[in-house]
Amino acid sequence: MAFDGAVKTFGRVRAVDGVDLEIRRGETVALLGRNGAGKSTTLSLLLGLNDPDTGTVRLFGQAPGRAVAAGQVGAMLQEGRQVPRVTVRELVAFVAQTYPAPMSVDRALGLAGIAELADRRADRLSGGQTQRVRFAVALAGDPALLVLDEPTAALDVEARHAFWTSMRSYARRGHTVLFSTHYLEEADLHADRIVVIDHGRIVADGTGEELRRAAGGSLVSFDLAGGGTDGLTELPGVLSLEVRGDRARLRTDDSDATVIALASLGAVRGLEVAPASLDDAFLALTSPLPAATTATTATTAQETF
Ligand SMILES: Nc1ncnc2c1ncn2[C@@H]1O[C@H](COP(=O)(O)OP(=O)(O)OP(=O)(O)O)[C@@H](O)[C@H]1O
Repeated sequence: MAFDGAVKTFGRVRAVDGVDLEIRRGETVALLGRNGAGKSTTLSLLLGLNDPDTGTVRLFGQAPGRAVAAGQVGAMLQEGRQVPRVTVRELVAFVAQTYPAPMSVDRALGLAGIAELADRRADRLSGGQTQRVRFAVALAGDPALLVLDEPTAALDVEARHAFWTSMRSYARRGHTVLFSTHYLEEADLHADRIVVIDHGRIVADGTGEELRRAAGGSLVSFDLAGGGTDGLTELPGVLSLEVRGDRARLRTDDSDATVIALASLGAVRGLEVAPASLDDAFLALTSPLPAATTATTATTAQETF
């Protein structure tokens, strides 16, 4: 499937702002971004629920609506209207029979881990149970492409684990999976490829390892101990500076040179050097959050001076 210069605006908001993206058959791709980054809108373009203002979106070589109508796609979106009075089994069976080659209802229920809910009314379930029913509905048609919008949002730890196990076994059978998430670890653990979206634009595309590398080597942090931050960004290797309370964090692509320069300034109190994590990569790639909510990263100190 391919996005070519796709733009989607809502009034003055450019929710999708010129996206070029190609996903090959059999890939499992995570669309990673903060709240409001444009993930759901991107997925809605892919599913033909919205048309791009400009640019094109093709799914299996055709307009998205046609691929969906042909039963090539199963989707689990953030919200769906509850269908009153039907049981879970009836709901999944109903969806399955709209596809040309569905899987058995029992298999869909089993994969979604809700066999025991089969005879319960679909509109009288908890949030997490409802989410798993949506997963069964997405799987029911045995689609070539599974599109999952924040699939684990309401799931507890156990259900989350079961969900990923099912998803991966589905992906291993050659299916293509595209899921959106704001959980970095989920993207890193469960996707072959991570596409980072920010303000409607793709700002990175690669494996977790590639993103870590692209974000730049290491983090050097130390106590300012009342000293200022003047000149820190000019030190050798330094890519960026972040100050939290009395602690400065320098992102650097040459930690040795940065540490030597800091030592010559006498700025060594509580000095730590740690490799950039995927969190750091993500934070470096996307726009900063307001100071009060800046995400913190637990870095493990490799060297402490
Ligand atoms: N129907 C709509 N009408 C107006 N604005 C919209 C609409 N849908 C999305 N937006 C706006 O477009 C931007 C992208 O929204 P989108 O839902 O695609 O983000 P997201 O990455 O999925 O966010 P989240 O993680 O919070 O679900 C946001 O600023 C959002 O407010």
